[in-house]
This record gives sequence, C-alpha cells and structure tokens, in this order.
Amino acid sequence: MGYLSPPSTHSNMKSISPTKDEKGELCSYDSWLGKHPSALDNFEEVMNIAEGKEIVVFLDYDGTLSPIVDDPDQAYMSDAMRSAVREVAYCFPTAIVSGRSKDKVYEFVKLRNVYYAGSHGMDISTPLGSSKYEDQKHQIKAVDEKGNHVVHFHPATDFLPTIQEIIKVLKEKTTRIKGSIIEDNMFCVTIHYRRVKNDEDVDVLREIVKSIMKGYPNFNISGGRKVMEIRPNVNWDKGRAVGYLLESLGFDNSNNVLPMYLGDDKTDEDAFKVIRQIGRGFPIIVSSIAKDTEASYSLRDPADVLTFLIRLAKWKKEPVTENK
Ligand SMILES: O=P(O)(O)OC[C@H]1O[C@H](O[C@H]2O[C@H](CO)[C@@H](O)[C@H](O)[C@H]2O)[C@H](O)[C@@H](O)[C@@H]1O
Repeated sequence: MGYLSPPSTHSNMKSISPTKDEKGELCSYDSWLGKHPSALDNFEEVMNIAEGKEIVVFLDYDGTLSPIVDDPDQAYMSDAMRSAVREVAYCFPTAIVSGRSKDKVYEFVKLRNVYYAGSHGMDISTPLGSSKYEDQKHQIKAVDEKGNHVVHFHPATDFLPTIQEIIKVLKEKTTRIKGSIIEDNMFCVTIHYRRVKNDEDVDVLREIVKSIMKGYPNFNISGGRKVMEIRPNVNWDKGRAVGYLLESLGFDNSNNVLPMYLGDDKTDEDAFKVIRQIGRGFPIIVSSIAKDTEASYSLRDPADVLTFLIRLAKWKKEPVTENK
C-alpha cells in the first residue's frame, strides 16, 4: 500500500496550524520531515509502491504550481512548470483542483490535456459518458470549444445569484480598506488581505466580512493564505471533487488506482483526507514550514514540485533508467 499512517495527534484537524511536539513546543522543519518525508528524497520508494498501479495526478494551483505573490492576478506559472504538467498529463490522467474559478485557472494553466475543477471543486468538467454520479440535477451536458461532449458538474448552482449579491455588498463595504481585494471565484468568493498594510485594518476587514455574512446563513467563512473565503453551505469540497473525478474518469471500482495529490493550503487537506480514506495513494503537502497536515509526504515549494513532476514523467517514460 502506497500510504503512510497519519500521526495520531493529527486526526479531526480543522485547520492548518504550526505543528507542536508532545511538550507543546513548535516542531522544527527537520523533525516534521521525519513524519512527512520529502517526496523527492524518497522518490524511488514512492515509485516502487506505484509500480504497476494506475496513477491519477491531482494538482492544486496557487502555492503549488505557481509561487505565492501579492497580486492574485499576477500568479503566473512558469513555462517550465507548464511544460512539466503537460508531460505529466500525457503520462497519467491529471486534474487541476483550485479555489479559483475554472476559467481563471485555465487562463493561467492554458493546457488542454488536463481536467479542471474550479471553485474548490464546485465547477468540474469531465468527458461525457464516463460519470455514473447520481446527482443528475447538477450535471449539464455540453459541447466544448473543441467539439467534445462534456459534462459540467455544478453542485452549488442555486447559490449563484446570492453570490453575486454578496460580492456587490462586499465591494461596497470594503472600499475603505486599502489593499483589500474581493475576488469573484464563480461559486465562491475570496477576500484578500495580503496587501493590507496594518493589522488593525485586517481586523476591521474581518469584522466587516463577518457582519455582512451574518445576513447569509447559507454560507460559510473559512481561511487560507492571507485570505478569507466565502463558500456556499453545500457538502462539497476538494476531497469530494477528487472522488467525483476518480469516478468520472472510470477509476471508482479500480483497486489498482493510486491518486497523487499535491497541494499547499487548508482546503487541500480535504483531498488528503479522501486519499487516506481510499487507503492508497500519495497526499503530498507543499510547505517550507512544519504544519499540521493529513499529508504523508512533502515538497518544500513550487520549485520542488517542478522537479518532482519532471521526474514523475521521466519515470513513466524511462522507468528503468529513473529507478537506477
Ligand atoms: O486552491 P488554490 O488554487 O491554491 O487557490 C487558493 C486561493 O489562491 C489564490 O490566493 C492565494 O494566492 C495568491 C497569489 O499568489 C495570493 O496573493 C493569496 O494571498 C493566496 O491566498 C487565489 O487568488 C484565491 O482566489 C484562491 O482561493
């Protein structure tokens, strides 16, 4: 089984926080690495487990394929990363699972040979004919720009008008908080405060958002990397999206499938948990600091991710050479 048991103290975790040891002291990165070993340093071990299995690759976008930057509209991925993802997607079914709207993440990634799940998995497109998912109400059959028959899955469609109303109110009420950005992610909303200069303004922004959202009980507020995220209260997240994609791509009954998920943020933890529940696969956290996580393996940053993806594609094409 390609899977390491989670440290027992990490179960039922609600958010990512710095990891503490038994004495309540912050863990060093090196001791954390003992529990979440580098997927690069242990590449051969990982790929020995993967040998003969059907690998499916899931990739988060921000902080995984692109470095974190101040301006969310400038979070470009490098050409080298694009080329590595393209190669990986030629070798294995590959999906990008992002908090951003599907269209926006496609604008950054620009690859046609990967699947996209935007809005934290609330906007997924897959080829027609594959999905046996019972929630027909939220599936729309369509023909894409290449003439392919596809299915769009939108479990939160009913919330769209309210989301637009929330965005309007948020924009009106937060104009005085310099540096704040309200990002329309289609089925969810992100409130950015990375560029808000002082902590008092961040606190005021938080209070404004909380106060507005009291009027919208069907929505939840969660956190991320210098963001607040507003999501409709539907039982759906990146973990459910991974399950949906595996099923839609025909891997639901396969005992041979090995999902590999690379992500850096709190919302990726839902996907890590699902892979743990499947009992096979590699939940890999991208982090240069020790933090509580359900992931088994780690990579330090997008540069590590790039090296890992290049090696992964090379392993598929030249397994013997890569394994030497
Ligand atoms: O699921 P993801 O693809 O990781 O998306 C999560 C959020 O990522 C973006 O925000 C983060 O990256 C920005 C650009 O580097 C950075 O400025 C921000 O502070 C980060 O939180 C994106 O803008 C959000 O909409 C996504 O929800």
